[in-house]
Amino acid sequence: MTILDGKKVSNDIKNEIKAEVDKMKANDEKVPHLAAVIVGNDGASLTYVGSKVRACERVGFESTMVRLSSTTSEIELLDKIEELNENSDIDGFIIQLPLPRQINTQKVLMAVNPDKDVDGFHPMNFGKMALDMSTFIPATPFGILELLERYKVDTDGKHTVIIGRSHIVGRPMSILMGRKGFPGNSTVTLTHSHTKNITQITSQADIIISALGIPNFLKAEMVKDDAVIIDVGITRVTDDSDKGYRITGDVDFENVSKKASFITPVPGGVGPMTIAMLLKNTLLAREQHRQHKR
Ligand SMILES: NC(=O)C1=CN([C@@H]2O[C@H](COP(=O)(O)OP(=O)(O)OC[C@H]3O[C@@H](n4cnc5c(N)ncnc54)[C@H](OP(=O)(O)O)[C@@H]3O)[C@@H](O)[C@H]2O)C=CC1
Ligand SMILES: Nc1nc(=O)c2c([nH]1)NC[C@@H]1CN(c3ccc(C(=O)N[C@@H](CCC(=O)O)C(=O)O)cc3)C=[N+]21
Repeated sequence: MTILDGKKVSNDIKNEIKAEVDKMKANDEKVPHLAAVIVGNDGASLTYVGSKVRACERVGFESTMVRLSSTTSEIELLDKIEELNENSDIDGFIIQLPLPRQINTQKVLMAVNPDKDVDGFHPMNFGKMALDMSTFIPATPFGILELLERYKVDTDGKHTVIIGRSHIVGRPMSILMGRKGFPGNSTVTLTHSHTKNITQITSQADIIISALGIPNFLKAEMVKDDAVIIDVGITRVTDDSDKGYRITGDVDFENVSKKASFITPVPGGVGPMTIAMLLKNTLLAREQHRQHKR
């Protein structure tokens, strides 16, 4: 069994990005600038955005965190997005999800300039992804592809079962694993809360990508020998540590890892990869931005 070490691979990627940024600096070029908008005071969301900002510092990017109150109206958020769209210093930005109830998420995501949409959530970019056109690939799915690629996990002709159909993980993952090429060429089954006999489906999977957010959902009995297990889930459970919580994935790691050929841990698996790939998309946005200005 091999652990897919997202912590290590994400550090490698950050070092590669830092080397690019160092070159930019040596040539007196502008470095990439990422902005993150966060609405409200959700603890987990603030932690993620905090890690994104720290990761920017680590690779030499500029970063801006825009904090708006939980009572922000849709119009106020749309105004902020317009400002970020027009600010030529900003190469890319993300709107941290979920948004408060009074705000229509789809409307907000459509307001982001597709050229700055480093999350890849704008319908234009999502459509391009589905049509194999070059675009920003959502960071979590992108991170999973990168992990599979760097560990040379064979996906060709394999049966990939995805659990969860969210717009940010499950749905794009189902498209990407079925695309031509590597990592892809999989036969994909997308499952969700209406799926019947899920154990019967997961038991036939060569690759399982679990993105639902229920601790210990995926148990050893649901997995065949030598399966590849990707655990996207992140759930905070309270404990008596200093932080007062620990995070756990969707997979019963202790037992499933005994059967798996490859498996991602939580923490230290998909989470750090997500952040590294957001940086990668921001670097890409900077390069495209520079070329368009010439
Ligand atoms: N590591 C990382 O970088 C990231 C981690 N996450 C984590 O991944 C998890 C999923 O998040 P997200 O993708 O946003 O998904 P959502 O929370 O939006 O959706 C969960 C999905 O799971 C499905 N589901 C719920 N219960 C079951 C069940 N019993 N059987 C099968 N499917 C079920 C739902 O089905 P239905 O559609 O029918 O409701 C839905 O499609 C969370 O823990 C989140 O914190 C998310 C993003 C990035
Ligand atoms: N617009 C938008 N884009 C996102 O990419 C996005 C989002 N909204 N909303 C929430 C989800 C969640 N997400 C995570 C990113 C990193 C870790 C991560 O770094 N996890 C660490 C541990 C973190 C901890 O200790 O809490 C790990 O797994 O090792 C987790 C989850 C991005 N998301």
